[in-house]
Amino acid sequence: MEQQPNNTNNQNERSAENRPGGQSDRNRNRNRNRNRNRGRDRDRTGQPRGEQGAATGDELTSEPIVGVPNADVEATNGLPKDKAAPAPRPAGDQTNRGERPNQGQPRSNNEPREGREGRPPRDQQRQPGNERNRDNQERTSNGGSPRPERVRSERPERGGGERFDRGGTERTERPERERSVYDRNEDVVPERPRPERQERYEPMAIDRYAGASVFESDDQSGRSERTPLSEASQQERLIIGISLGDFNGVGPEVILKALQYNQLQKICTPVIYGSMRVLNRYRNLLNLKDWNLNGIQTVEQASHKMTNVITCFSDTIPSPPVAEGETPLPPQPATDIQPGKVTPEAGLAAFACLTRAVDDLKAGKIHGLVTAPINKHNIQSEAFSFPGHTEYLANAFGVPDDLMFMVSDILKVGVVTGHVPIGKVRQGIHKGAITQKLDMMTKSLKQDFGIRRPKIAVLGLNPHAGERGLLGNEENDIITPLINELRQKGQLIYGPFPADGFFGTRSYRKYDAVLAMYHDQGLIPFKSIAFEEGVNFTAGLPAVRTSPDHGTAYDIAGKGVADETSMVQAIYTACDIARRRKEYQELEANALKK
Ligand SMILES: NC(=O)c1ccc[n+]([C@@H]2O[C@H](COP(=O)([O-])OP(=O)(O)OC[C@H]3O[C@@H](n4cnc5c(N)ncnc54)[C@H](O)[C@@H]3O)[C@@H](O)[C@H]2O)c1
Ligand SMILES: N[C@H](C(=O)O)[C@H](O)COP(=O)(O)O
Repeated sequence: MEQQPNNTNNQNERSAENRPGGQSDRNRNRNRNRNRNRGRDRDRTGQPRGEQGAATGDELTSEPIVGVPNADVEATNGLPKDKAAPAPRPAGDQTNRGERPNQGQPRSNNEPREGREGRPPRDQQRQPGNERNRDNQERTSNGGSPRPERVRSERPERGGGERFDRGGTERTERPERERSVYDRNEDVVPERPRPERQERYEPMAIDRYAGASVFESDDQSGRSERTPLSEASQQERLIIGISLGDFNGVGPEVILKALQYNQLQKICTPVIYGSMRVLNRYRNLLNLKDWNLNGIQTVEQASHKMTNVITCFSDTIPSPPVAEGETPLPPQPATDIQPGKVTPEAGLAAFACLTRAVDDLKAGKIHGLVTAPINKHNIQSEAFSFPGHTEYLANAFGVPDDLMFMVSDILKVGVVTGHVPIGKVRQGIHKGAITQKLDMMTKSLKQDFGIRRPKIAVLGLNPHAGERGLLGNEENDIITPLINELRQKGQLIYGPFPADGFFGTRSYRKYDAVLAMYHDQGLIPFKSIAFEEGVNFTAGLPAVRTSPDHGTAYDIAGKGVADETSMVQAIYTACDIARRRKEYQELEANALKK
C-alpha cells in the first residue's frame, strides 16, 4: 500500500492539505485517475479495450506514430514483471535511513535491489520521516505546493530501468534497442563489499580552506528558515505556459502525462504552446483518448477547467493545384512525427512554440513558462543562435546575466559557467562572474524560495580545491579572497570546498544552495542525486521559467515509458516561485513606502 506522509499533527499542514489543490485533493485525484487508468484498458466484459476508446472530436487518428508499432505501445503501458517495485523492507530495518544499504556486505541475490546506487529503494524514500518527506512536510507547512506521491509500481525505471540497477549482482539483459545510450558496452561488474562509510569527511586541518572548516558552515544548525506563503497567494489562479520542445523527443509525452485528466488544474491553468495534431498523436499513443484538450487561438481564451493548446506552427501543407476534373490530393502533414529522430522540422517547430510562449510571457499574459526539452542542435538558426533556453531567455528579456539553477528539495546547484566548452571555463572564473552569480543565487533563494538568510557553499575549481596552490591557484587568488570579503559583509557564504568530497559526504544538506564553477561539476551530482524530481530554473530573469532537468531522451521517445515526475515538479515549482516572488516584491515595495 502507498505510504502517505504523517502530517496530521501540524495545523499549517492541515490547512495546506485542505485548500483547493491541496494534498487531500491531489490524493483523491490520483486515486480517481488510477482507477480510471485501470478501467480504461478494459471494457465492461473485462476484455482489453483496444482502439475503440471514446471519440473526442479532437481530430483523433488511430494510425501509429512513425516507427512505433502499436504492440510496443501496449507493452509499455503495464510494468514488466522484472521491473516491479521492490518489496518494502521491514519497518524496523534502519539500514537505509540516510546510509548506503548493505555496507560492507555482499548483496544477496534474493534481496530487493536499490533504485540507484547508494540510495534506499523508492518505497522507503517515501516513508514518513525520511529526508524527502520531511522536505515535503516542511514545504506544505511553509505554504508551498505539496508534491504528489507517485504510483511507483506503474512505471518502469527511467531510461528503461537497467541504468540504475548497477548495485545488483544479477542483471536482466534487455534487447539492444531498448537500452539507453549510456548502457551500451557496459560490463557486468559484481559489487564489491564496501568499507564502512563515515557520515562526515574528517578534515585533515580545519583551517586548510579559508572562510570555513572543511565541509561545514560555522553555524551547525543546518539550513535556513523559510518564510511561509500567505493563504491569499496560495489561492491565486496562475496561468502557466508550457512550450512543446522537440516533438520527436519525450517532451509531448511528459507534458500529457503530467496534465492528464486535468490533474493540475486546481493549482493553475495550463496552456500548451504546441500543436493539436502532434499532441493528439501522442495522446493516442498514450491511450489518453477519453481526455479532451481545448484548442484555443490566444491565451485569453483559455479555459480554467481544461488543458489548453495553442497551435504555433502549421500542421499541414496545402494540396498543390490540379487541372480541372482531377481530384486534388489531400493536404499533407507538414510535421512528420518521428520519435527518436533529429529532424530540422522538429527544430523549427520547437522554436515557433518557444517564441510564441515567450511573447506571452513578456507581455505578462502568463505567470510562468515551463519549457519541454529542445535539441540544442536542430533548433539553431539565424533567429536562435544560443546554447539553450537559458541564454535565449536572458537575451529575450535583455538581462546582462542569468543563473542556471538546478533545484530540488534536497539540493540546489547553480553554475558560474554554464553552457561553455570545458576549454573556456577558466576564462569565466573571475571575481566579477562569481560575485554576480552569488548575488543572483542569494536573491533568488530569498524571493523565489522564501529563505530569509541563505547559506551558500562555493566549490573550488581545481582538484582538492587547489591543495594550497599545488593543484591550481584559482582558489587562493580568486575564490577564497572573495568568500572572505563576502563573509565580512555578513553573508553566509562558505568554501571553497573540494567538489568530490563535498558531495560524497552529502555536505550539501547543510546549505541552502551550492555554487559550482562549471556545468558538469554541478550537474553531475545534481542529476545523480535528484534526476527524477529535479527542476531546471533560470534565475535572474524578470519572469519565471522552469523546465524538467532532462533532455529529449530520444532513446525512449515514443515508447510510452518516459517519466513525467520532473515535468510535474517543473510546473509546481513555476507556480510556487511565481507566488512567492509576487508576495516578496509586494512586501519589499510596502517596506520601502514606510
Ligand atoms: N532543457 C532542455 O531543453 C534540455 C536539457 C538537457 C538536454 N537537452 C538536449 O536533449 C538532448 C539529449 O540530451 P542527453 O542525452 O544528454 O540527456 P537526456 O536527459 O535527454 O537523456 C539522458 C538519459 O536519461 C534518460 N531520460 C531522460 N529523461 C527521461 C525521462 N523523462 N524518463 C525516463 N528517462 C529519461 C534518457 O533515456 C537517457 O538515457 C540533447 O540535444 C540536449 O541538448 C535539452
Ligand atoms: N544544462 C541543462 C541540463 O543539462 O539539464 C540544460 O541543458 C539546460 O538547457 P536550457 O538552457 O535549455 O534550459
